[in-house]
Amino acid sequence: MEVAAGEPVRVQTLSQITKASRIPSQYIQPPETRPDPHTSQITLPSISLSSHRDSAALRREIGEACRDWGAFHVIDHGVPVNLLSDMRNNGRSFFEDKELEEKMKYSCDPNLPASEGYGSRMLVESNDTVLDWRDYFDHHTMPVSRRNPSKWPDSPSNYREVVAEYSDHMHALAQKLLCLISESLGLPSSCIEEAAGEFYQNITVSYYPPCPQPELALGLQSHSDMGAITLLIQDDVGGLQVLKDGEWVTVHPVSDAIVVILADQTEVITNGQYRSAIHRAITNANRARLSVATFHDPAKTKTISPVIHPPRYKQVLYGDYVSLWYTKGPDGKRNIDALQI
Ligand SMILES: O=C(O)CCC(=O)C(=O)O
Ligand SMILES: [Fe+2]
Repeated sequence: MEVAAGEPVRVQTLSQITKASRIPSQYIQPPETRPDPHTSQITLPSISLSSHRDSAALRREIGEACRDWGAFHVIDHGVPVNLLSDMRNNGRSFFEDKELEEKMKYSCDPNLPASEGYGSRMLVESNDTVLDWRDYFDHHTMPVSRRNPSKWPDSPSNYREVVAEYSDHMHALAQKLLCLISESLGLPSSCIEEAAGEFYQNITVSYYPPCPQPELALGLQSHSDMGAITLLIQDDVGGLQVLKDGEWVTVHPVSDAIVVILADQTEVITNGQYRSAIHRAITNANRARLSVATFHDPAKTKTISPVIHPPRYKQVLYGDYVSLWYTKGPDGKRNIDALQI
């Protein structure tokens, strides 16, 4: 089976028609990138942000997790757990309770990178990319002037309110974490945030429908996130994998915890002291999986450079970095590795 070029395909529709059979050829990964069914499940380092903690110990744990993994869980993070479940439930309701026709009213512009709304194919100029077994809904949430709730689903009745509240909480948590990450390197608290400038925040709900051949496909191909820091929540299905010492490991989902993922601009700013995490998502034969990723990125007009000397990365205009990423595709860390001096 082939998917015709140019059609606004949604994976959820394919999943319904291909039930118990085969996936279209464009979704079949080459043997070297197919998921290994024997991958081990690990628990990421879990760090409590409780205000009762000794701050030196907290900075030490953050430093170790950033250096060893580039990704970790935070607990006692202060974000109301009901808000996390409302965000997941509302996201799921968009994908599962609305008819395709209704969902298509929110379709993103397939010709624009990172366009807001409902989509599937990540925009990469080359046509030979293997497609991800994923649909998504992207919300533009910060700066607040980018918020246009009329582009977000209007049901359940609290959908838009929940997104706005979730955005505010994730923004505050991202700021707090970047302060701790700066301090863990002996830098002034505001150092990384100042080097990144005002945050552009996008919230992407990813929906991975059941995949009849999970051993052949990926929900989301291997990549590191482009911006500064990503905060991710997921459901109990599991499927996020992180590359650790050259091996893929599956992150055991921890309910109410938030996954922190260091992204490429934090690697540049910290001059490679902390590297961005390479990650991907696998699919599941029986259950649909949902995750919500909140990206915090610099403005396109911001030039990013290392704050530690001598620099090991070339400075880069963030807008140029994004264009390159969308032209070439993610392919692990190829784009950031090209900046190394
Ligand atoms: O669904 C996941 O667990 C990963 C999502 C992700 O990495 C992304 O949206 O950039
Ligand atoms: Fe990601």
